[in-house]
Amino acid sequence: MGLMELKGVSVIFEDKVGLFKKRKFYALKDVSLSMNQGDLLIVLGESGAGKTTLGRVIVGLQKPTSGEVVYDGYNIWKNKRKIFKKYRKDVQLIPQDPYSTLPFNKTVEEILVAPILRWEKINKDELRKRLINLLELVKLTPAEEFLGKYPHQLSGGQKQRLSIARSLSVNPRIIVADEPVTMVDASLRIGILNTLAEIKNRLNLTMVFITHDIPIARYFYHLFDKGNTIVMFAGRIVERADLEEILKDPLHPYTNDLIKLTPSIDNLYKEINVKINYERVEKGCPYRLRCPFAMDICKNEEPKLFKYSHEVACFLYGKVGESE
Ligand SMILES: Nc1ncnc2c1ncn2[C@@H]1O[C@H](COP(=O)(O)OP(=O)(O)OP(=O)(O)O)[C@@H](O)[C@H]1O
Repeated sequence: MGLMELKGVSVIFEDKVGLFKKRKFYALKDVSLSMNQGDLLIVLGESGAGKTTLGRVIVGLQKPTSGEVVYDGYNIWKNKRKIFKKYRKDVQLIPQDPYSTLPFNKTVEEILVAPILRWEKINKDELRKRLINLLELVKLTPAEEFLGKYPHQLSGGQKQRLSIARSLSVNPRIIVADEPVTMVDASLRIGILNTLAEIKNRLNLTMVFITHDIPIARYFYHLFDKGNTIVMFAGRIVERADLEEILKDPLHPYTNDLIKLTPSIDNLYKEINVKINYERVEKGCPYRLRCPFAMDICKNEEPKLFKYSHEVACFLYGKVGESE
């Protein structure tokens, strides 16, 4: 049993088709995964793949339509409030956009103190020590100088560091970092990734690292030289293995396309934002409309993840059970 498990989790949302009609779709479909203390899970996929929804499910902000979220052995949506509360403290999100998620009218000190006091009784001296430690951990130093500042007095990179400190303030065991450097100036990204990796190691955190950007995933991965990775498309896990294995030997046609388009991944990202709505398929493989290898079976059946050389959900490699 892992520290955290998702068992067959699906999330169904509705979107508008035309003026009056609504259509249900899977933002996540049948997602299962397991993480132990200290693990790194990298989540790769384009915009709309369901990465943020997955992150929100993992931190308990999104209730699954079906399936189970199990933390420390408890199904968190079926258990006592006390267990859910502890889980919400232990699993924290670093949001994508520090610009909109940090309150503009509060100082760094107020921003960090609020979550701590929500969970703990702590005296003034200890609280101060804790704040200084937190700011040093995220390299906002000299820490004393930052305590009285407001978010607008911080640079983009410093804002994201503060956002990281806020997530760490309640001593979580699991951190979900959702595109943690996407909104940050390119020149500052490496520094923030290095700090995140250092923090992960020092606190032995379990970390879910969400990104659409393969070079960033790769850089982060190489700070540990291991990292289980899932590739997502249309809310499904379409491939799963260690990142280097996926990049060396990508099996799913979508993963291949994602890698091929890497130098211009931001263009792909923009393009897909437009495409994604009419691409949603009702039946069969969700990637079949874009897939150069689509076969008849892909129109009618949805491939499930199965073990080939590593896990993949694609009929090119056979069907579940056929490889055994
Ligand atoms: N609350 C919601 N109601 C309806 N649809 C939603 C909701 N939240 C997300 N979606 C849709 O679900 C799909 C998956 O969204 P999600 O944000 O999880 O994708 P993503 O991979 O994180 O993309 P991005 O990086 O652009 O955020 C998208 O089509 C999105 O528009």
